[in-house]
Amino acid sequence: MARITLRQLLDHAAEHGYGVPAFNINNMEQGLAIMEAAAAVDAPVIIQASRGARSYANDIMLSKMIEALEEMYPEIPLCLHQDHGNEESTCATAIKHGFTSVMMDGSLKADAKTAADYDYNVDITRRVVEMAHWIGASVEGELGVLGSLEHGGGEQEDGHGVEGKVSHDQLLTDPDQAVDFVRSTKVDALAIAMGTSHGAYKFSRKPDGDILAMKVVEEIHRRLPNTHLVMHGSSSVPQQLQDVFNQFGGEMPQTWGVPVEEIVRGIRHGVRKVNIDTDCRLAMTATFRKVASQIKGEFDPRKFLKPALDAMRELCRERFEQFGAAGNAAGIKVIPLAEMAKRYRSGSLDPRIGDMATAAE
Ligand SMILES: O=C(CO)COP(=O)(O)O
Ligand SMILES: O=C[C@H](O)COP(=O)(O)O
Ligand SMILES: [Zn+2]
Ligand SMILES: [Zn+2]
Repeated sequence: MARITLRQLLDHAAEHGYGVPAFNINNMEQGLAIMEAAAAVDAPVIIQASRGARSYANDIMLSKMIEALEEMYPEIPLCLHQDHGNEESTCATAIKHGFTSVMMDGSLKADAKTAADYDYNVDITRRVVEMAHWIGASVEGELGVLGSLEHGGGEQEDGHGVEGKVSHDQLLTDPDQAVDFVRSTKVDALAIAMGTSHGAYKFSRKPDGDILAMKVVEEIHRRLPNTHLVMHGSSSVPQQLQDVFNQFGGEMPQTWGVPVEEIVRGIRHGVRKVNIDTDCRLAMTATFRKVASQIKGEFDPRKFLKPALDAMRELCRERFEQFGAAGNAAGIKVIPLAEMAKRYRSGSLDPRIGDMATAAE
């Protein structure tokens, strides 16, 4: 069995200079697609479940499914992560169901719609970190608000995200504040805002530095070279998938996602976890459309789900390879939660904030 914490996995990724895609799941086919891809290229895995996924699939179903995947692929280190935890209880119940990592997204209030102030974020994140570290689980925090630098709007596409307009400043993580945030909360990973948003409609043109501020990633990495950075909203929304979706009756207006080369640039500057949901959704639903339109009499769901699984597996395999995660599973020996807890207690996993941060303050 190879249930790994986010912290151990990202420490390995940092040491070896790669990034790990974190794929969202809601059902069995998505879980199988990710694990088949990982096994094909020997990549460690982060599977994440949103609050929506947990209520869609039910916590019991989800946790048994992950146990099954673990048993089927014992050689693949598997981190189960809570995506966008909104309050303490979401994180606590996730850990109870076998999640080895949680995101406490204190950039928003518990309603997941209202931008929170800095003190609220530090306070709630620090409390979740204390609780999680007692048992060895990892915590990702978020500083800055996800949303579009093109129109200043938050993102409500998947029902999660700030409502209304927010200032340009709020949409870009402040590097000085990032140093203070990591020091004050002791998070294991830090999600930052640099112009990405969730869903398919991120950019109305191929993004340049004005609307996708990779410079912010570089600046934060310069101040916090030992902190694992997380990019949310990092689907690339491949043109080829948009084309299949539209060719078979879909109506997706032309859109642009985060180019893979920009993510790879981020990985060179401390990005270790890359969140991808939309691309997996699109790979599957474009396939559903294709089957439905090509074989009009088909009514066996497996005839839709199997090719959809295949399409998602190919997408995942590509990302494992592009981010450099491929080939790294075999080199990881999983540290049990209890041992991680001991290390937290000893202080040996405290954030290492170096001279660069102090010099810049
Ligand atoms: O950030 C994400 C989940 O937390 C997913 O982002 P995408 O919508 O770009 O796939
Ligand atoms: O928020 C990020 C993911 O895309 C999850 O979306 P969801 O809340 O619709 O499951
Ligand atoms: Zn979202
Ligand atoms: Zn996200």
